[in-house]
Parts: sequence; structure tokens; C-alpha cells
Amino acid sequence: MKLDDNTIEKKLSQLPEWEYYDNAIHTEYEFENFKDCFSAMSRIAFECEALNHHPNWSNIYNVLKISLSTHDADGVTDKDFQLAQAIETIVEEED
Ligand SMILES: C[C@H](O)[C@H](O)[C@H]1CNC2=NC(N)=NC(=O)C2=N1
Repeated sequence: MKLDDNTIEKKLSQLPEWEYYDNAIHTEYEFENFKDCFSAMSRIAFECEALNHHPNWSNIYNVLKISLSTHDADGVTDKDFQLAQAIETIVEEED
């Protein structure tokens, strides 16, 4: 279930804005304003529910920081990459 470091780095080559450290994958988005940021967070929240996979995230005004790992596996799994890809798609649409 838990992916090894090499596999994670290989998969991250498809997600250039994400990085791997502290047993999780991380990214940060800066939006035009708070409203746009919160709108993206709302859309991401529905995707999280659909995948039953939830982020460790923080929002300050127009900045959204997201960290993904799989609690059940105590590490990074394919579910984290699936959600990361879905988040990328949502954020690209918000632009
Ligand atoms: C029962 C368990 O909490 C659920 O299967 C889901 C909920 N969302 C989750 N989210 C994340 N990031 N990791 C999990 O292991 C996880 N488990």
C-alpha cells in the first residue's frame, strides 16, 4: 500500500508543483483573493468526499497549503496521487 521513495519521486515528475518530504506530498497555491481560494477549497472538499481521502491543509487569505498522506498506511499511497491530480485539475479550472 505505502509507496517507496523511488516510486514517489517518479510519480512526482507528473506533478511538478508538488514535493515529497516528511512522509507526505505537499504543494502551495496562491489565488487572486480569498474568495477564489475558498471556492477552490470547496470544490476540492467535494472531491475529497468522493474519494474518501482527506488532506492536511491550511488557508491564509489567498494562499492554500496542502499536504497529502494516507493515515491508514502511514505514508504516501496511490490515493494521495489520485487526489493530488484531482486538485491540480480543479485549481487549473479556477484560474
Ligand atoms: C476510515 C478512514 O478514516 C477512511 O477510510 C479514510 C478517510 N479519509 C482518509 N484520508 C487520508 N488522507 N487517509 C486515510 O487513511 C483516510 N481514511
